[in-house]
Amino acid sequence: MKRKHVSIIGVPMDLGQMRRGVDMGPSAIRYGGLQERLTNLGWTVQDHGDILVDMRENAESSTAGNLKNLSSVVTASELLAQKTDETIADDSFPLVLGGDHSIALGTLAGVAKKQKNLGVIWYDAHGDLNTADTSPSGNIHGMPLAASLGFGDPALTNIGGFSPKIKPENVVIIGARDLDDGERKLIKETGIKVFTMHEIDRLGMTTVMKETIEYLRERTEYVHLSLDLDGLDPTEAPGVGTPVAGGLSYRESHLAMEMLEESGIITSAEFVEVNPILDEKNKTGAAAVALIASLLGEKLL
Ligand SMILES: NC(=[NH2+])NCCC[C@H](N)C(=O)O
Ligand SMILES: [Mn+2]
Ligand SMILES: [Mn+2]
Repeated sequence: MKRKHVSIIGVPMDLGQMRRGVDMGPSAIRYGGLQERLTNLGWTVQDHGDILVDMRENAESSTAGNLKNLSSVVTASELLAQKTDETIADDSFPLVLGGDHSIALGTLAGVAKKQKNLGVIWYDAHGDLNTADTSPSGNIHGMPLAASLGFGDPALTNIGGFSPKIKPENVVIIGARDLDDGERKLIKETGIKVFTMHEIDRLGMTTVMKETIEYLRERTEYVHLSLDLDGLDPTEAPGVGTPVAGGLSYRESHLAMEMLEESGIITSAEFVEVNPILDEKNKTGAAAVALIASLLGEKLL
């Protein structure tokens, strides 16, 4: 990593989906010993606390069309965008803790404001490439990658006051195994690079990460990692709201983080969808902490 300072930003967001409890994700990750772990790696860590997110009771009236809790998600995203932008201006590494994956709207708005031609690694069982027109659920956590690419409702695509945040050729999705019809169509139309579980099984994680790193290095200067814990197999990360069988193992995920660290390409990151209510003794929160540590330089030996 290029930076020595890391800024932790919590986003207790649960309005992008319907399962309660994912708003406690940032706490679960903090309780898992994140700050100490990073301090031991030589980082100076500043915890900026949590972004203000509206209470669900207030937010529920704000649904527009097929976009649940739209105005409250937008408000929190704007706050997060501003905070992330400030972190980058301070030359600190933004580490955003979710919260559901709708928070990527704000993170990417903040990161892409100065970092033009941003690359993104989307580590996830899902594509999160729906728009209001294609979403089977109306849940905004299934839409942030599409919105960041400029597809969907202007209320989502224009967060931070500009669109798009990223280009399709700068995106790599890793771990996909549950894609909706509209998402498949968008992937085919835009040519986004996707390593589904099929390619990962065939090639192995080492090759997948090598190709991902080479691909992004050729195209971009900055790379954001957006890691949804449901990219991991539910047996190893049970505390997520939309689990999908047949996922990435704990070790494969560590290997991915270790290779990213070695490459030095990652310049910001977020870890999302940890839901302590659905978890088993903070197993998923602890996995998030361990993966963050690997991404930021922790070694086995
Ligand atoms: N970030 C997530 N866990 N997204 C799950 C999305 C599930 C489904 N594709 C939807 O649009 O509702
Ligand atoms: Mn997911
Ligand atoms: Mn996701």
